Amino acid sequence: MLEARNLTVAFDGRVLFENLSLSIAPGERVQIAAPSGAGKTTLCRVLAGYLAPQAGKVLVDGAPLPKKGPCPVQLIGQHPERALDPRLRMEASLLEALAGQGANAGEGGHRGRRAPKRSPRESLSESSTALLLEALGIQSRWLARYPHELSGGEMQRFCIARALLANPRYLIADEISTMLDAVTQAQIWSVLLHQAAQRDLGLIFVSHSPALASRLATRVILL
Ligand SMILES: Nc1ncnc2c1ncn2[C@@H]1O[C@H](COP(=O)(O)OP(=O)(O)OP(=O)(O)O)[C@@H](O)[C@H]1O
Repeated sequence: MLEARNLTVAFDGRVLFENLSLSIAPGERVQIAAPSGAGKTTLCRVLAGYLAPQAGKVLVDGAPLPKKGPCPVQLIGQHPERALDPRLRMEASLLEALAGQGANAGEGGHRGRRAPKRSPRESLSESSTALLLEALGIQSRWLARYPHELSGGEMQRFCIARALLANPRYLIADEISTMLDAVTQAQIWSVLLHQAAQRDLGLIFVSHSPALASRLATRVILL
């Protein structure tokens, strides 16, 4: 169970939420809904351990999020260009997530870390990983590129792959498909739904698309 207990977050004296508690079970697909500026992204960042709340805590099965190593709550955000290390080729970026080096591989997990010294290149061709990359439409020729040599949608596919390769228990998707065309959006969400079901992941998502939300959500949390 992913639990937020009595969270309080304020910026510049403005309280975004106070004493907010929620829990999400494995297998649930929960939409976080609120007007623009109400704090959806902030809540996602707190749940994934990126932002410490002024009060309250985030627990997975009763334990705080680990300070080191892969985080069981992976966040994929709306800005893949901010999440990927510009110094790493995409192959190294994926290997880093596979090696469990990313505290949070999906969103900005690169901070302060280096590429793995020895690349277990073959691990990317392991069948489950290769199938995941293929399902996400990641082309093998992209692996040698740096993030700036990819489109936003292509980068986002890598962010999703990284988050899943980090083997999360909970996946947070914060408006991840706004920059994608309808066909790519459908492809990516079908992969995410399949992976979530297969791994019994808890999925938390923010979307401004009512059609997507009604298709995905098993529950809605109104902030
Ligand atoms: N680091 C920060 N410092 C100061 N204010 C911040 C910070 N991060 C977010 N805010 C403010 O907190 C509020 C909530 O921001 P947040 O991005 O969480 O909203 P949101 O609900 O995701 O909005 P949107 O739907 O527009 O993406 C906004 O008013 C924003 O300006």
